Amino acid sequence: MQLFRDLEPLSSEYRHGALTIGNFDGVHLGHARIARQVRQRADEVGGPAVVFTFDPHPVRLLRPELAPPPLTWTRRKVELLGELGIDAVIAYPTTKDLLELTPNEFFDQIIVQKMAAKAMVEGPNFNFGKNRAGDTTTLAKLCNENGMQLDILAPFTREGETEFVSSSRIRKLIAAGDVQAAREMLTQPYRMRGMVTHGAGRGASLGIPTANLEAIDTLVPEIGVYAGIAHRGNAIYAAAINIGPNPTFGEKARKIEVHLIGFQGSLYGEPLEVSFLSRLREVTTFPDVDALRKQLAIDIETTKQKFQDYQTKLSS
Ligand SMILES: Cc1cc2nc3c(=O)[nH]c(=O)nc-3n(C[C@H](O)[C@H](O)[C@H](O)COP(=O)(O)O)c2cc1C
Ligand SMILES: Nc1ncnc2c1ncn2[C@@H]1O[C@H](COP(=O)(O)OP(=O)(O)O)[C@@H](O)[C@H]1O
Repeated sequence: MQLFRDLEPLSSEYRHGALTIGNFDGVHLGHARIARQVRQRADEVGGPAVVFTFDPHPVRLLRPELAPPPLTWTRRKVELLGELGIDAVIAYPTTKDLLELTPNEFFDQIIVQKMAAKAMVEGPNFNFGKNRAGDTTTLAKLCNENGMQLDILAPFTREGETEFVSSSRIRKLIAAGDVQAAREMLTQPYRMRGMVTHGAGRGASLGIPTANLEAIDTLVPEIGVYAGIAHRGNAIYAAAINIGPNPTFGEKARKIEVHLIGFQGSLYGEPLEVSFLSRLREVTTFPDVDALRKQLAIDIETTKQKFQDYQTKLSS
């Protein structure tokens, strides 16, 4: 899997392939279906399977006040799309000039000249070019004129549901703490990353050290206690996560704390990634430290169980 940040020029290995353009935030089940179709069309035309995405999302440039926090950072998106069979992601720097291109100009300059795409795959709500003026009808006409194949896939809806799977729907679930429902719509559990910083130094004396995460660049789930997975390089640990204040100690600031079950050592200054499996409970004010410690022991046991269930499900 390759990540490109420009097209100047795109090596021929990544031209003449099947292409999809989109944000792919979160990489959910709808995105997975598009990616699989791109893979199939790429094989048919004997070229690469390529995703073109704007980085940052155009809304961040045009209407920053409306831009929701993203679900995935670019490298993570690349990993997830790679697992779906995509060969290259172009995370193209969004500029005002680029957003000024009309649909015809965008199609001609980027899709035809730079990428030489032979096939395209999109969802029904695809828009492109200045003011999002181009839609799937415009795209169909342009693909047809250029001898390119085009698939417009129906929006992906899960069995028994009417509302289709979307990044904004998943964002709402995570913001409300329902990481489990979000997980069921994503290709992998929701993941965040941060840098481990110093906290109040109480964790170790409680017998439960917690890595405090800062510099989070994606959406943070609702305040609460969660079961999840910590990813430290290639190693993974079941992780009990606290998002919120420490009311038992009168601390009001929201912190993101991760206890890596079975880990010993220092994590200070390191990057750490955390995936969310399920929400366990609300953050509570305990009458004393002993009561908190007892609850933490229960949280850790529940977390181990959720982690094991997840591993079992993965391997079945
Ligand atoms: C899984 C988990 C659940 C927690 N739940 C609570 C809670 O409900 N109430 C609370 O006051 N603190 C809770 N804590 C936070 C502890 O108070 C905190 O880890 C401790 O004060 C250490 O803070 P420090 O890292 O700044 O030293 C929880 C911590 C973890 C890891
Ligand atoms: N199993 C573990 N989970 C999380 N952090 C751990 C673990 N074992 C050791 N540590 C280290 O201990 C630190 C947390 O200890 P703690 O007493 O809670 O201090 P602080 O308040 O500075 O976070 C972490 O940042 C990490 O470097």
